[in-house]
Amino acid sequence: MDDENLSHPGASTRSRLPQPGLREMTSATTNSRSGILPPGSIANKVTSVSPTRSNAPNPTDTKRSGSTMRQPTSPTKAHARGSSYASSTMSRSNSTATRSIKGGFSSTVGAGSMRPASSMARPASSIGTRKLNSSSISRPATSMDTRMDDATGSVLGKRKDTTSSTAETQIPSLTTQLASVSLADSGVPDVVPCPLFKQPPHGSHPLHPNETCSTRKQPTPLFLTKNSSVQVFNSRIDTQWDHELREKQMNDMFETFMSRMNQQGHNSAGLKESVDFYKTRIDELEKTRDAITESNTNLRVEMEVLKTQLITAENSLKAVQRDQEIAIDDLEMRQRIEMESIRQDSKKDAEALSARHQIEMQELRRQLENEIEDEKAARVRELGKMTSKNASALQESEMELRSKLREIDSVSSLLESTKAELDRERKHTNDLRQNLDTVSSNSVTLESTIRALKARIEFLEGGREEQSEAFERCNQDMMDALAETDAVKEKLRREETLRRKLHNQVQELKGNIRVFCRVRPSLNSEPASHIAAMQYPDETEDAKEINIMGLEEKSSLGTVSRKNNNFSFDRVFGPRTQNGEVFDEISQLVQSALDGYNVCIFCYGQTGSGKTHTMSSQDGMIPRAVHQIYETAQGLEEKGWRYTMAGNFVEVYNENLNDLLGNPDELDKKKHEIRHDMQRGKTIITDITTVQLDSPEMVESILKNADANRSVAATKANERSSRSHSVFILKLIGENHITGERSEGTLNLVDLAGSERLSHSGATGERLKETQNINRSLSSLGDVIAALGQGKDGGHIPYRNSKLTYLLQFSLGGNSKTLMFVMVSPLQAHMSETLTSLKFATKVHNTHIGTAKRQARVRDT
Ligand SMILES: Nc1ncnc2c1ncn2[C@@H]1O[C@H](COP(=O)(O)OP(=O)(O)OP(=O)(O)O)[C@@H](O)[C@H]1O
Repeated sequence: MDDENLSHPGASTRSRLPQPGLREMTSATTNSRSGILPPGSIANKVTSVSPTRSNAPNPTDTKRSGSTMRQPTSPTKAHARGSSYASSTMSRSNSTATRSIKGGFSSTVGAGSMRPASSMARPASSIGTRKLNSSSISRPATSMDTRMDDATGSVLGKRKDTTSSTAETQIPSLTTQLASVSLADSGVPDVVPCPLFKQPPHGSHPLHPNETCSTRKQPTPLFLTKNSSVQVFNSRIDTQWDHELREKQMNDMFETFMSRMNQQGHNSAGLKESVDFYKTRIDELEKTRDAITESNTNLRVEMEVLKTQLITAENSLKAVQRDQEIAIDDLEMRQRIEMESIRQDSKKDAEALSARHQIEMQELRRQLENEIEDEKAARVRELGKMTSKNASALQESEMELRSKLREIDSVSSLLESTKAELDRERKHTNDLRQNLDTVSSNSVTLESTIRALKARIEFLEGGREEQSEAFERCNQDMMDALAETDAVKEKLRREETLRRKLHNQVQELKGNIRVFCRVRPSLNSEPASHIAAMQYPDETEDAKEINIMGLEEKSSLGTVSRKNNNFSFDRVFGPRTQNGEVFDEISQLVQSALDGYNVCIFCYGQTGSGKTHTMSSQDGMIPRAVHQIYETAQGLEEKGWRYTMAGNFVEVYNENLNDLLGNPDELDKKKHEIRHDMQRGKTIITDITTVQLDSPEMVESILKNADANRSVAATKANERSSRSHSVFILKLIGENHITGERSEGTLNLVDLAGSERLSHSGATGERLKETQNINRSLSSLGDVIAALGQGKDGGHIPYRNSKLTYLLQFSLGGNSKTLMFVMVSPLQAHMSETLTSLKFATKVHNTHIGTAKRQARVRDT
């Protein structure tokens, strides 16, 4: 063999290929896929073998190949072993080949014996090359994938079919392939020693005598084919005939051929083993298929059983359902019957009950009717009695009313007579004064007379008797004059007491709560167009009415009209009224305070309506009252009265009491408490500055101080005077050293905070607090007055609802005289607030407060 053949890639490829084939087979044992693969791939490879690959390996090559491959160690390497059998079974093949030779050359080289030998060689190469072609491997994998994807019985069946069909088709295909392989493919060398071919074929060079077949390279290989080899042989016989040489050559050739045949035999044995192996695999696969078929059948049977069970279960379920439906129907039927019977029973019961109820009702109705009749009769009797009683009570009331009217008439007449008497008394007093003057002048005269008499005594020392008589007469005259003076003084005191009594009677008749209305004039800064129309219908007479004219309104008919708001009070002061005139009206109340009454005068009205001007301006009520008190007190001194006056000026701000005469820095900080002495009817404020008013000028300084304090506070909280109530408290204590009488009166002059309707909306913080407190205290004042107006003895008066009413507890109500000034701004813009104020004042005006009591007592001596 030449080196070229030894190094032929085909040989080495073949020797290597069983390894992948082994792997394939290994996987085939675990994966039935491999049972299908090899035959198909072999078939493919056999058909795809190129004629150029016909340089089959020589025996040496085959041996080499076999030596490299004979390591089959396990049944899983059966494929590799199959190809290695070519060498391992060499001796057996030889015997087979020998047997074939004995059958004659023609039979040996004939189609029947030659074909298997060459065919046997093919699978070895086919197996070797098959592994190079990856596509041949992938096909079974695809078919296996298909099998693996479908694990159902049908797929299994399909697989089985495929397997069996593949196995069936592969074997004949292999046989066919083996049969169709040419001798050239079986590995017959290209160079053939040609003792028989002394004569070259037609067109070739004749063989040189020294030239051997082995040394001569034929331009084209001579193939001993079925059709051509005998012709060539015959032709060569004709041209060259040398028996010995030919025999030798023939023997050589025969030996060569035999070795080739042996080789082919080996290959054939390998192939047979492969076939056996595949058959075994097919058997295994068939067994597997049978097992699968069996399991499939079992599964089908199971499925059938399950289906049957399912159908049975469904049937039983249906039966149960049917039974249940029947049971439900029965139950419903029974329930309906029961319901019907219950309904019937209950209907009967209800009928019986209603019948019983009706009887009971009738009985009850009868009873009730009887009772009602009895009650009615009793009530009628009672009503008769009540009517008669009422008639008598009415009669009595009428009589009482008449007597009261008579009393009033008599009081009026008494008042008139008292007034007349007062006038007479005044006149008498004047007379007495004149008498007193006369007596005084008489006494002066008497004194001069005494002096004259003394001189005369001196002169008449000689005539003593005469002188002493004259002296006695003079003395008697003097004593008479003094007695007369005492009598006149006593009468004067009695008259003063009577005057007080009459004065307070007059005040009481005027009412213990009076309301004055005052309209302030328009200011220079206020144009006339801004001034509301107001009328004073009885200005020249009683001056008690005020008519607030509304804005002009045009009706749909075109008539212009104005809404009139008429109000009537104890006195109405128009804008032209001066403080002096106003004070004249209240001076009587100041006198009452001196006489021992609690008097409260307060100004109520919106901001800018003139409260402060009326109350505490320089000629306001406070200074005038104090002046009047001084004058009166001085006048009363000669009647035995000595008065002490103490003043406090406080402010109620945010329900806190502030001392307006104290330290301004302590405003809103220092706490003052109000305490009431219920027995003595006195109010005490703790830690308050009390100023003894020794002179009228003191009042002015007090007012200045208070104003200064308030203005200091006003820098902290805006418009302080409008947002707080100020109360000037004047305590008047009078003692009559002659009669021993003592009186304690209080005059409260109150300037209230602005009464304008204060809305909580929009107000926040301090402003909201102020607003709430002002609203609360003003409504409390109204509540107290309303409660006082109800006049129930011992009825609850809500003084404690605000600091202001609590402070004025003893100056509002039964033991006091109250005067309210309702202040009116003339501005049209303030009209709404003006009307609200006037309505409030009307309520107060309609309130009747009980008789005031004088706090006077006779001093214990
Ligand atoms: N009768 C009057 N004659 C002349 N001027 C008056 C009269 N009444 C009030 N005024 C003037 O009107 C203005 C507002 O009056 P005043 O300050 O007394 O109102 P007020 O209601 O007390 O206000 P506030 O409550 O804010 O203190 C003042 O300038 C005052 O001088």
